[in-house]
Amino acid sequence: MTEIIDGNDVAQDIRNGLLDGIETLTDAGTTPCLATVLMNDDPASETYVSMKHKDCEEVGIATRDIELDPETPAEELFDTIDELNADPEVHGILVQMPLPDHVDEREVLRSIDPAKDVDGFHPENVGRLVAGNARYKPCTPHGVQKLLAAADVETEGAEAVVVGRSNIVGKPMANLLIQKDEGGNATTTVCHSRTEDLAEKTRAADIVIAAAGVPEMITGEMLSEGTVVIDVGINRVETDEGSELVGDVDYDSAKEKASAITPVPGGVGPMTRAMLLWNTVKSASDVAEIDVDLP
Ligand SMILES: Nc1nc2c(c(=O)[nH]1)N[C@@H](CN(C=O)c1ccc(C(=O)N[C@@H](CCC(=O)O)C(=O)O)cc1)CN2
Repeated sequence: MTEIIDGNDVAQDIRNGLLDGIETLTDAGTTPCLATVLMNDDPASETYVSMKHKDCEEVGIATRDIELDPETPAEELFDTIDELNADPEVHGILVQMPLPDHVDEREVLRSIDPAKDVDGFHPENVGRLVAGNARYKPCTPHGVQKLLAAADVETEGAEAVVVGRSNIVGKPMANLLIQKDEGGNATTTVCHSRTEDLAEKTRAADIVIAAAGVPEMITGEMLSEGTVVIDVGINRVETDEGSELVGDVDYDSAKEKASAITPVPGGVGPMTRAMLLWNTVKSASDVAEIDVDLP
């Protein structure tokens, strides 16, 4: 029987687990606060940002909601980030990706105060993660670790295959899987568009994490019986019945082989949002110098 790992349930548990900490911090005068900056008119990005605000509201995290027209000169975005960096009431800053072509993404990530970089994308935070001393684990890979733990999947000694090498998911995911920590200690292979025989690698895996951004590319015949399959892909595709969300995994055929699998939607996506709240509470707790339990 294949276990369907329900990301909405696990994300709800994470949000519930943050409540006491948020209350403690708020009572002590430090209400955790997340600022989002949206500078594109992609409807999916608008949905993700509004869901993040709704999640914050549910648990008592304050928010700032900044929307900039995609044509806005880059300088204005940097001024906005500078203001948020300097604002003592803001603990987390998230600039929603992607950014318009005229804005240099790397420069934007570098301009965010690393202590408020709740995405974990600033080079200082990337370096700390790689060195095994993470301040903020990037939300999607951290969420995948929590999903694996919730499904009692042992990573230690497992053969893990990450398909995709993005800075947001593939690379940090692989780094977390090789750390000498809980949720790590996996023998990890990173595959990508130049990997010669992808199916050979995925068939040898105990855990496959699909994050290539290619709709339904991982099929059941690329998996061995009993593999744990985590689908990070969120692709909107057109069908005869209209548009629908599909992952990077061909769910129906993969489910036949997997011992556990995440659906799309309702798998990794809600965890990305939950771990953003987690990082925001961590940031507020660091600022207030009050230790709170994080789930
Ligand atoms: N600054 C960032 N930008 C982006 C990130 C990120 O981590 N930081 N990741 C992705 C998108 N993303 C976060 O913003 C994200 C994607 C999907 C979901 C989600 O909840 N998905 C739902 C379905 C939602 C829907 O109905 O469309 C699900 O999978 O169930 C949350 C966040 C790129 N940009």
